[in-house]
Amino acid sequence: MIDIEVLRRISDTLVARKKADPDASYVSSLYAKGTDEICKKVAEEAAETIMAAKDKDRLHLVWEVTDLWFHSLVLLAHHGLSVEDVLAEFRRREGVSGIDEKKSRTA
Ligand SMILES: N=c1c2ncn([C@@H]3O[C@H](COP(=O)(O)OP(=O)(O)OP(=O)(O)O)[C@@H](O)[C@H]3O)c2ncn1[C@@H]1O[C@H](COP(=O)(O)O)[C@@H](O)[C@H]1O
Repeated sequence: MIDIEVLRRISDTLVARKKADPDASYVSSLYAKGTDEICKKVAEEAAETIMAAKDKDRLHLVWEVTDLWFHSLVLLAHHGLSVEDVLAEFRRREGVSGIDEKKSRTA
């Protein structure tokens, strides 16, 4: 069984950091910088993920994907969303083949 509780705990922390001091909290400092800067971090982490994959460095790939997920969660929280919203979307898509879904777009 995959432990997704850790994602829920981080989500709670991200909400709590909305009231934190940006000098004492990395997350709060990102909120203070705003959407453009948070998006820049997401893009950086996506690029670093690609580089780790191309280097075939498995441990580094896990670090970078963790950074990417983390900064994506910060972006969601900054917009009043959370991992729960993403999990709900996964549930909605569950069992729908990507190939069938793509075909249905043009039908
Ligand atoms: N999971 C994380 C997490 N993952 C990565 N990071 C930080 O993300 C930052 C950016 O990573 P980079 O690799 O880009 O580091 P960098 O090159 O030094 O950054 P730049 O100078 O380029 O901006 C680093 O400072 C990491 O420490 C995280 N910071 C916080 N968390 C979680 O968020 C919680 C709240 O954090 P604070 O708000 O800082 O208390 C923590 O308790 C953790 O659970």
